Amino acid sequence: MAQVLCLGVLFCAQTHEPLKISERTRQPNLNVSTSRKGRLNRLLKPHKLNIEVSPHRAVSAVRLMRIELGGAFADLLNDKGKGSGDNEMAYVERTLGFCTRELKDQDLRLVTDIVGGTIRWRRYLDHLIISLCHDKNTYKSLEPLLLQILRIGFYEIVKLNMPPYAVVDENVRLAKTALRPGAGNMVNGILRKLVLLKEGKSLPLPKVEGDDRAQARALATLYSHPVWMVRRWTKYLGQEEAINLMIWNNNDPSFSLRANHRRGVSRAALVTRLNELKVPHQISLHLQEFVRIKTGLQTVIQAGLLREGLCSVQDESAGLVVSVMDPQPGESIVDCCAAPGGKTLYMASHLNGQGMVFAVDINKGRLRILKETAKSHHVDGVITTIHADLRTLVNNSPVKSNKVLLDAPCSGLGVLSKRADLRWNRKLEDMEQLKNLQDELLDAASLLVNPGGVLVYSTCSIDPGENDERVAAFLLRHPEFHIDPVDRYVPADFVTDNGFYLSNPVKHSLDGAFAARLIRAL
Ligand SMILES: C[S@@+](CC[C@H](N)C(=O)[O-])C[C@H]1O[C@@H](n2cnc3c(N)ncnc32)[C@H](O)[C@@H]1O
Repeated sequence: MAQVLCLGVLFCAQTHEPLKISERTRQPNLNVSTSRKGRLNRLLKPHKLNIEVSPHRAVSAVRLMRIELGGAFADLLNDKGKGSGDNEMAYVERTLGFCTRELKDQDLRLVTDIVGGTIRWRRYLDHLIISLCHDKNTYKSLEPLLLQILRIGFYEIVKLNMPPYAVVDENVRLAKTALRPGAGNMVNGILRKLVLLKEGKSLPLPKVEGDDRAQARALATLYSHPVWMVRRWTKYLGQEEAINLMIWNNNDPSFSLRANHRRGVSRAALVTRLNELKVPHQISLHLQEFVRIKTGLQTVIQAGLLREGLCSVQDESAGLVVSVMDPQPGESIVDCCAAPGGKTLYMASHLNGQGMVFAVDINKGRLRILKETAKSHHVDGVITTIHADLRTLVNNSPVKSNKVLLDAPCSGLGVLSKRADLRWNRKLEDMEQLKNLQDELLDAASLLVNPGGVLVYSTCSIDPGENDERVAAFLLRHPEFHIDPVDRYVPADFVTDNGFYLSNPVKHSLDGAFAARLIRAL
């Protein structure tokens, strides 16, 4: 322990109401109480207010454009549940040239559904849009906002089964107001064609037939995933399992909350709070601090439970990786790729104030988030952050630990239901680069393990190339390590034939995650 404590010194550780409108499109009443700077600025500046355009569609269209152009994440929520931006409506005004009325809670839920769903179903929706345009060139020449409006309309009609003619009218109005009358006419024509085809049960969808490639292309469209993922999963899992996985990825994600007992919050207390907030929940079958919720995350966020550190959003699949680590009071643990800190914080809570988790990460910003969260979780006394590239850090380090976690950067193929946009951002080429990085990080992490000590390698991927194959390649390079089967640490249902931990989204209704326990010979 003393040796590991040196690590921090050696490597410069950083110790530890809706607006009142007098007349349509005129300036809103300024007697609106608001604490948010963005909203206040908007009120003080002259602006155009349009109350005919539905706010959730305007916000969804703008958010979708920002996500596609790289300016926002599909899954980030602030404590008002209003997305990653400080003021959603300010983006709308800047992008569209007008704002709408403020979003109500039900609008916010619609924005979340529409943005997440439209992103997930993008390939499927675009296939229908292309089929209903005159030709592919018309589709290719669609301006970004018009394309997003069409995608929203298609998604609302085909996947949300919303009343079709209301959807047509609303999206036509948005296109006319935000773009020009001609754009509205185009949206009208295409959406009406779609409504007729849907009513006649004759949507132009591909058939799964022909050779492997053709079948993969058809499945990729029908279940809206990149072709390379379909081919990879068909190879590893078979077609039926691959389809089930894609269905899982396209469903609304569920979340788990971990009660923070370091803040004196037991799971029973968290359950009482969720009952008060009327958030439906289920007790975790596998981990005693965890509770699952399918809906109501925004309510939890708005109630301040996360901000106050009373609980965290953490998937049980990640909690089970910590079970594989089996952290005990008094231990010194090195967490090699720690930020933003989900596992560090959970491990730290197991230490009961005795011991230390050295949290290493190359990303300073994410490490800062870890430090701040550690404070609100009351575990900052047992966490030391180290901003470093693990690969160079270990070159200078003669120190070792008995427990080292490498939660490696990975494709995230196990968490696609939560990360709606990730499937479109990941490329096949990334897999090779990630595997090389994982090998380098495994080699580096192994240098920190004491004889007899344990190295846990984990990912949030279900891809054998990033999991079993990385461990097998590591063991060939490092015969001084051997596998310690994880059956003593996680339920038998999660243990693979090789003795590794694997959560399977379809089988366990959790994110996909992997962990291997490797012991260094004495
Ligand atoms: C999967 S995330 C870790 C998630 C974290 N363990 C948790 O539970 O919240 C991988 C992390 O590895 C970090 N990383 C990538 N390359 C690294 C390197 N060479 N050295 C240290 N950290 C690195 C990234 O910055 C990222 O935060």
